[in-house]
Amino acid sequence: MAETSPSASPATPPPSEAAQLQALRVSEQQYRTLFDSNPLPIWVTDWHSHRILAVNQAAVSRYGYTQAEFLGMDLRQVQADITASDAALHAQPSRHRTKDGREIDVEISTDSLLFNGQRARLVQAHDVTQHLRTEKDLARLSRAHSMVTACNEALVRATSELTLLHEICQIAVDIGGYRMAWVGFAQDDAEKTILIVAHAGAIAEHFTLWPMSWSADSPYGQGPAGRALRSGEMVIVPDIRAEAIFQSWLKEPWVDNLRGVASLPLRNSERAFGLFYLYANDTVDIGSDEIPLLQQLAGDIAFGIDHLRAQESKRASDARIHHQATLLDKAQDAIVVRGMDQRVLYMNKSAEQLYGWTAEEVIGRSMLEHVYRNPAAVAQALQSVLETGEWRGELSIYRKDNRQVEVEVRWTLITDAEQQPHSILALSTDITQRKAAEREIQKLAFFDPLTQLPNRQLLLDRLQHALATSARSGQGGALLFIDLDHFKTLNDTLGHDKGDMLLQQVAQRLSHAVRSMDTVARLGGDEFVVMLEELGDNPHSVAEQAKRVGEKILAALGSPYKLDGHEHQSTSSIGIAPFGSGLNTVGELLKQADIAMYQAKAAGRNTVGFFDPQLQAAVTDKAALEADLRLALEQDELFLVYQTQHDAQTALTGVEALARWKHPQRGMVSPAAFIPLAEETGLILELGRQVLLQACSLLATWQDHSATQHLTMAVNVSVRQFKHPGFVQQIQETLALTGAKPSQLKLELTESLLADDIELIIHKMEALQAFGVSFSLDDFGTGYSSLSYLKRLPLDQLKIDQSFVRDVLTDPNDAVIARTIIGLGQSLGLNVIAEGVENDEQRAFLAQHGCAAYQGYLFGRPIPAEQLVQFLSLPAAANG
Ligand SMILES: Nc1nc2c(ncn2[C@@H]2O[C@H](COP(=O)(O)O[C@H]3[C@@H](O)[C@H](n4cnc5c(=O)[nH]c(N)nc54)O[C@@H]3COP(=O)(O)O)[C@@H](O)[C@H]2O)c(=O)[nH]1
Repeated sequence: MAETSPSASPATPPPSEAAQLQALRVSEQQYRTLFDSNPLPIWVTDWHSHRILAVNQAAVSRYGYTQAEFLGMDLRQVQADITASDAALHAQPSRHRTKDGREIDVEISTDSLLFNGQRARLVQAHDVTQHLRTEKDLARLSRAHSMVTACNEALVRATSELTLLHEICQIAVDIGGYRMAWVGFAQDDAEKTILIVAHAGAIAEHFTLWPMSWSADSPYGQGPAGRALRSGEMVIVPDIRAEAIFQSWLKEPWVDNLRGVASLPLRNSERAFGLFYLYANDTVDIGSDEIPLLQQLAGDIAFGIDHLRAQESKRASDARIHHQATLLDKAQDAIVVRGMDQRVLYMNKSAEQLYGWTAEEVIGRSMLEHVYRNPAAVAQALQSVLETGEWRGELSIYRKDNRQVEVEVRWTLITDAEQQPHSILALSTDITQRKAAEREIQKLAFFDPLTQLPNRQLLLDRLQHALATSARSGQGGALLFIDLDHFKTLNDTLGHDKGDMLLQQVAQRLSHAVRSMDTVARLGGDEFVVMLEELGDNPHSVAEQAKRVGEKILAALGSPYKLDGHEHQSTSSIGIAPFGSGLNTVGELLKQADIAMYQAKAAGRNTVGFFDPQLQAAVTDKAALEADLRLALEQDELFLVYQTQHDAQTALTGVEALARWKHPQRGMVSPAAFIPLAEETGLILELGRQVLLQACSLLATWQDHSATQHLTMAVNVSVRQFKHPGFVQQIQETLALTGAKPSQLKLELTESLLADDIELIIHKMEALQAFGVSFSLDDFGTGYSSLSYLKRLPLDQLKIDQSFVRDVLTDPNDAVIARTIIGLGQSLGLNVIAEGVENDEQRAFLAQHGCAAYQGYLFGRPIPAEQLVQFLSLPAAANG
């Protein structure tokens, strides 16, 4: 078979032909044996056609063809790629296909030889499949290692999730040698889609448009991606061409040269939330040693994502906290966050201002014992926070400088993710000013500004409460109504300043005279009330104790006062209304005490009087009379009577108009009853208006008659009426309306009018005087008229009160007073008229002392307008 043969020795005789043939046969046999026993497949092929001329046993057993089959083939037929060129036959390395289709990698060595005389090739195939595979595996493993390392480096450097994922995909392609890589996340939408967020490598763009799902029910969820996400396990598809699920996809024009797939789930503690998906060109034959690497990589990527997300969330939360902290610092409320051990965790700027401590000073420490000094209240508040999650209230806190501040507080319990108490958020608002304002308002609303005693409102509240308590406990009490005697006189004579001083001292003495549990209140003016509680359950003993306190008060208020250097003596009258029966209302009780006080006054002042039910009846009657008077004024039930006035020669000079009220049931009601009532209730304004109108109407009728046109009409004007701001205008309008002559109208004012605001009174009188109206000072001598005032008043007449006239003949005092008034009138240039002159003796006495005008029963009683008309001999119509 071999072209070369051993050379013959010249010394040895040439062998015989048979021997030579035999030797050749043996040699050929030996070569054949050598050829067949060679463990490497060997072929002898025709130099040109590659037809197989000889084949050894190793080729037969390795390639699966029989020797006979081989001898009918040419060597190109064992090429894996039968279309390859002839040159490829001897390429290094090369790939052969066995009869059963297996491909093997071979290294070819060739040699030329003469075979049966023709030029041939000796082709020897060295199977390197395993060697190459090992090499490839090692290379892939090395690439996988490099990829994992590079990925880990990227993970360490990473600051952004998306950048990291892109980088990892790129590493998988560039270093890992994969054709394409992507990272996608499982969406929790209805379709359970997989969203590709990063990718690298060829055709990735197309891939992102391919629908994918991790739903077991979706046709798009059946691939390696969906399966890996659902199972949480890595899915390897060695060759996608062998998988039915890929068949339609493989038809896409952009899917080229893809073979193996590795779908690596990215897991966190809860679930597989994403995928790292790798495509290889060739079949991915992931070795058992590579799987842990890829799994580790997937784990690292998942961890990296988690970590970055946590960082991002922390960054966001830090930013939020920073933002919130900035906002909190801007908040006006003081905000402090305390841990459950009460150590301060956070404090905003307002809190620093409120507490006087800086955050630095208190963070990590407990402020409670410094700030709140009422441990019981704090413990209660904390208990409430723990039980209900919140506590609101008002507390006093102490600042670092020990200054006390009142705050409105809201504590809220903050719980952690496990709903366990974590901290307490304390919001505090400084309400010191508001509280002070509230106290001031409270004081103004419930306390008398002059004496600082409770006012009427507060007294009524307390009395209401006391009555309710007394009704429950059976313990009686008493209300003491205290009125200073002649306080008005002090006010008028020494002035309001001194009056105020007296009231303040009275308030102090009253407060000292009673127990701290009792209430001392000022109702207004010189009226005070003391409310005594818990005096016992026996009405007699209650009354006795109340009387004792009343007498103590009388004594306390009776000792001299020092009023700015001026010594003043004052007494008081006290009315006592006991309570405890549970029947009285607050209003009734106060009225009873008031009545009792009036009783005490009536009894001569400086005394204590108990409430008398008869007096209450009088009060009730008074209220009924007031209602009737109101009605009477509405229904014009009031009318005028006229009493004549005369000069020294008894000639008629005018009349005084006097109001009369004929009540349908009561009959004639005395002016002495209804005039003071009208004054007290304000009804005098309407009454005065009606009187003035009637009187002026009559007066107007006199102008046309010579017998009457000189006569004056005297009209009584009450204090309240005169003081009314519209009084001057009312007079002017009435005169204008009726047509009466101002010069014939004489307004009778009472002395009490002059008690205060004298300047205004003078001003008003002057205004009316300028208008032509004249004035008479009524009831002169009964009140207090300062001479200096009298001189300034634009008066025309003084009227001696009938009380002096009545006993002028029998009472020397009255006689002196009458004479003095007459003398005073003369010295002031004023006309003096005496009223209540009932007999000639009185008139004579008065005349003797210079009185030149009279009014009284001696001349005539007050008569209705009709009679006056007759008396004046006027036509009947002239009756006003
Ligand atoms: N503001 C107003 N006051 C009025 C008005 N009408 C009356 N009054 C005042 O009521 C008081 C009581 O008045 P009256 O009962 O009318 O008594 C007057 C006379 O009737 C009475 N008088 C007159 N002469 C005698 C007499 O000789 N003896 C005697 N016992 N009484 C007599 O004197 C009263 C006169 O009052 P006056 O001159 O005004 O002082 C009384 O104060 C009236 O002022 C009214 O419309 N408005």
